[in-house]
Amino acid sequence: MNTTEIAIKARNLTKKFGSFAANKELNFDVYKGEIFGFLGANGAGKTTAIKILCGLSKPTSGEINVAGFNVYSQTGQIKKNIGYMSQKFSLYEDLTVWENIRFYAGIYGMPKKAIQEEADKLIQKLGFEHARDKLIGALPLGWKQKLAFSIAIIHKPAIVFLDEPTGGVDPITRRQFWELIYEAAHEGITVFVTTHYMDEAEYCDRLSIMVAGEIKAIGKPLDLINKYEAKDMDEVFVKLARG
Ligand SMILES: Nc1ncnc2c1ncn2[C@@H]1O[C@H](COP(=O)(O)OP(=O)(O)OP(=O)(O)O)[C@@H](O)[C@H]1O
Repeated sequence: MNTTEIAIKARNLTKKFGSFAANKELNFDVYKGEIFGFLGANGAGKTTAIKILCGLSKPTSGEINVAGFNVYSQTGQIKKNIGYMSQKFSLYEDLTVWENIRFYAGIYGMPKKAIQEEADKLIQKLGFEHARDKLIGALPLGWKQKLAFSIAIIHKPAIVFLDEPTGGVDPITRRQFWELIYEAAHEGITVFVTTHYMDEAEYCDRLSIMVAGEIKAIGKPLDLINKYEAKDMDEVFVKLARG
């Protein structure tokens, strides 16, 4: 992690739907190469904020920069410099492993030769040689999620957004998934991740915890545990959510 270089800067990020504010004056910085956990209960406003940070939705107000680009006026550049993956929106079940890689790498604008090279590396790294021509639908969920993550960073984006990437995946596969996340962060990719699993929250460099559209706490997992005199992140989360 490089704390002198800022990958995401949010100042007073506010998003309203009519008179309802789903995000209220959010303030945070995410550093280059950092694994930043974005926590909050269902409906806290995480997806609303992620959509803004990915350039898919405009904030109502606030100053927000992602990979050095402005979320109001430079959404095209933002989209070129990020990767995105979620449990809900993943790979095409009726395409093979290889076809999915080629499809997404094409969308990311990678040249044919680079797609071939990176696809081979990716398949080898995941140990998927035997599954290359298998339909995604035939693979176990954990494999799909590892593949989806690897594809989300195949174009070496500055930042990857992961919206509940490991939902429903068993603990061992989740751990393997996190090895991939660490590796990506080590290579300088900034990771912005939401999760409901508190063991995973503890793997993040820093976390923010949002309750009803507001960031209630932000810091390193251990610092938050100490500050809230809790035994683990689960307890911190519960204490904050109860107000
Ligand atoms: N387009 C919209 N119009 C009106 N209200 C919306 C819209 N999108 C989201 N909301 C509301 O904003 C609040 C935050 O929703 P959001 O999806 O950001 O929460 P979340 O933290 O991502 O929850 P989850 O973990 O369930 O995905 C919710 O009350 C939701 O109903």
